[in-house]
Amino acid sequence: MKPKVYIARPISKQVEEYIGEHCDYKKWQGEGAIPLDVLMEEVKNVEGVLVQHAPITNELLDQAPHLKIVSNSAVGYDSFDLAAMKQHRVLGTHTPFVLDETVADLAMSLMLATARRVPELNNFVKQGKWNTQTKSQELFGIDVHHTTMGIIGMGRIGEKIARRARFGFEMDVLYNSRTPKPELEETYGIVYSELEALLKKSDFVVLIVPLTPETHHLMGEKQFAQMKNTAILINCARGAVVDESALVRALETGEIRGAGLDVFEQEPVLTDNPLLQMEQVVALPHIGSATEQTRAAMLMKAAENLVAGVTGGVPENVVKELQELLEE
Ligand SMILES: NC(=O)c1ccc[n+]([C@@H]2O[C@H](COP(=O)([O-])OP(=O)(O)OC[C@H]3O[C@@H](n4cnc5c(N)ncnc54)[C@H](O)[C@@H]3O)[C@@H](O)[C@H]2O)c1
Ligand SMILES: O=C(O)[C@H](O)CO
Repeated sequence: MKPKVYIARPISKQVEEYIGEHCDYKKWQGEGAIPLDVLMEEVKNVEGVLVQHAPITNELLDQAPHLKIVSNSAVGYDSFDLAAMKQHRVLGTHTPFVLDETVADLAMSLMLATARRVPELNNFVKQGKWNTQTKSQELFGIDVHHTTMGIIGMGRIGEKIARRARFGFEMDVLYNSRTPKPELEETYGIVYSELEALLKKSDFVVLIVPLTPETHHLMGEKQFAQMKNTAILINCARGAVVDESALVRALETGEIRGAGLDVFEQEPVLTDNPLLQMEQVVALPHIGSATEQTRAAMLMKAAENLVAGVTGGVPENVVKELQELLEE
């Protein structure tokens, strides 16, 4: 008998066929994200579940006595209650590497869009506001090339962003991360910096750290005060890495110039969020990895991890905090 699994997000035909070869599966057929009460019900009798960002809580795990693996079709896994998963001996996997270049491309797009005011000026033209009276200075942005980028989080994606900035835009690149990587300085001239110095020197501050208790509100009032008044914040990590109220104040008072945000503390972002009313903010709906090619690769990787986890194999991408479960 094939192991039972539940697929809690839409998947392609190819991925569905692959899972179907190895598992007896049921899938979420509704619109948008699966409601938590539905997921809670569906996990009761399965050995594996494929999700994207759905919170894996102690309460959910209590309902799922047969569950062996939660395969997350995303690289970030702040949605996992790691302690509860350890306690329930449930493996958690994610999808590293396959999205690095795509997310790095998006970080650069956000930086360019914010610095050169692309969405704002696109609206300006389309709304018929460009006319013979338009003063050219009204359309000015700021340069990106030959400026300084400070990257917070020099992991898989951070490194791809750094290389784009250094070699594509000839920027000076500083970074702050838990573990300095001296080889980056030797090979590419990408320089480790303490956080405060990085914030003081950077024209663009890019966030690409995991959301953890240590990085929650890493950027708050104090950090915005340390940034240049002309600097732009780019957040491609998770919304809660930034204290959004402090960001609103920093933008209102001109403490920083602008922000390019792919992620928000509350998603989908609420329409009354003041950030959405600000011209100097470029806002995107969490699309860092959202290209056809990359999402297909992520889903296939998530499916392979899922199948391995329920068929006695060793999933390739068990998150580091749960790897000890493989040894038991
Ligand atoms: N916007 C999106 O769609 C999108 C897409 C992919 C990833 N992400 C986010 O980006 C994160 C990073 O992805 P990755 O694959 O590069 O991960 P990674 O694990 O390869 O790199 C993370 C880096 O952050 C550093 N770090 C951790 N805690 C830190 C701290 N307190 N201070 C400074 N640095 C710290 C680590 O040392 C590591 O170098 C993911 O966890 C996810 O949340 C968002
Ligand atoms: O963590 C991730 O992979 C992104 O947020 C995309 O889902």
